Amino acid sequence: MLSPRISRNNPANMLTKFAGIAIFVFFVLFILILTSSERSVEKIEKRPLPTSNANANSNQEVEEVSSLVERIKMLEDELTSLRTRMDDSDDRRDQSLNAPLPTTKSFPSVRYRNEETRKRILITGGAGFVGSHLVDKLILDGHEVIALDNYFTGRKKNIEHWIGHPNFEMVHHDVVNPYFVEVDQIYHLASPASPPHYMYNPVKTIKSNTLGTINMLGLAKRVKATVLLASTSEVYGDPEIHPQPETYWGHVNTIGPRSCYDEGKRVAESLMIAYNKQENVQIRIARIFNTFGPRMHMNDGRVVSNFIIQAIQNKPITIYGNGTQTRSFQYVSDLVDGLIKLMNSNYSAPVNIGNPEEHTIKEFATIIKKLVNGSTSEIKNMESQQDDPQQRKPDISRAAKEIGWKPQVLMHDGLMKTIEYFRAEIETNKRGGKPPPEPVTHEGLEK
Ligand SMILES: O=c1ccn([C@@H]2O[C@H](COP(=O)(O)OP(=O)(O)O[C@H]3OC[C@@H](O)[C@H](O)[C@H]3O)[C@@H](O)[C@H]2O)c(=O)[nH]1
Repeated sequence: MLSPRISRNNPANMLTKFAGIAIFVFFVLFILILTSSERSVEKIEKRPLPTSNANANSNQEVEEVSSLVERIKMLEDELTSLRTRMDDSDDRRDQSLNAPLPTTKSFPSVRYRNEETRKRILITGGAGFVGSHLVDKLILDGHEVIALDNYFTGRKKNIEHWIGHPNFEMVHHDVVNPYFVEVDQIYHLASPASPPHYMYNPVKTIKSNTLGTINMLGLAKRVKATVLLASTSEVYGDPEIHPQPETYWGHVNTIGPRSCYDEGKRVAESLMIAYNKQENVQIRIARIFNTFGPRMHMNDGRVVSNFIIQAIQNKPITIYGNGTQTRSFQYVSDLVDGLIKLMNSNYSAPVNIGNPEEHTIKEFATIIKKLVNGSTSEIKNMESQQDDPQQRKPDISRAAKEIGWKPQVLMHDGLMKTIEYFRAEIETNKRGGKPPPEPVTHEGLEK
């Protein structure tokens, strides 16, 4: 289905609009003729019958009547010309509807698959950072993809290169409401993932992860699809075990500012297990660790985009707290490979997908500053964030054993590609006369 904006620009629709305007003008003119002829008849009827005394005025009256008749004639001519124009426009519209669609857009060549190996795949959050990379990979691999997004954090820009491709459909839809479609697989990614974004509307975050997951599981049950949940390392909360294996139950503050996301995802996992047990729905659970790469939003607010944007613009690099907290960052293409491998495995228990290369945030700030060649940014400590996990690193032995996956891209190489992406984005912004991007902080988004 095309996006509403694109269908509004369709030449057929513009012609329909023109025909509508013409009909309206036609109607107004018709009323005008009616009223003016009625008025003239009334005028004539109300006048006293000409007497011998009135002979002097009779010539004038005859003139008036004939001028009115002339006006009516003129209006009739205009009406005929309008009718002809409307007929022409109808013809042109019919022609344009029958004409072949313009073929100016070219697409990357995609693998050919026959009916047996080609799958129909639904991706919720398909216009988002991770979702759009998954769309690319699956279409290139010859599958049919339907992407759903409510555009809260997703952007049409991320998937516009596929719009019009016969194997792709973009649907504006919020997973909080049910959605029905015949598919073989569902990647359920829809949810804001950056802390300032998911904290912005905590109720909505909970709804997306609970109602959204119920809706996708209901759909999977009905059409017998396999459903993969994009869960998160945040289910481990502020972990007391390091690195974190899937067997760790986690340490989450149920009433803290992160709970809308952490608990939302934990309930989503519970729902997956329940539908699997009770309804025999085929499920996959990916616990995704910190991920970065091109197409992260400039206002994403997570550490990678914030630090890179700050370093490129020589603005202070903002560390929340003392920077001793750790994270392990994976490049987006590794994550996408992991998700596809997991989906196509037979493994239904949770699997960590992340890169175990661990750094303190302080180290990470220095790395970014060095990679953004020539950056003169100072490194600045800010107030720490409540419940910020102090250490995080995935144990990925299960992923290696069960789905044969491990990350391939070095953090350094991924960062170089991401820096290049943000440089280009900032440049485009500048050319478009937009103000320089301000990395989003928790407080910033609240305001
Ligand atoms: O400008 C910043 C942004 C972030 N940080 C710090 O950098 C660390 C990482 O923060 P991010 O916001 O990138 O992401 P978090 O690790 O807190 O949460 C993420 O976890 C895994 C995923 O599921 C989600 O993408 C997200 O919730 C935190 O300690 C944070 O306080 C800064 O020091 N400065």
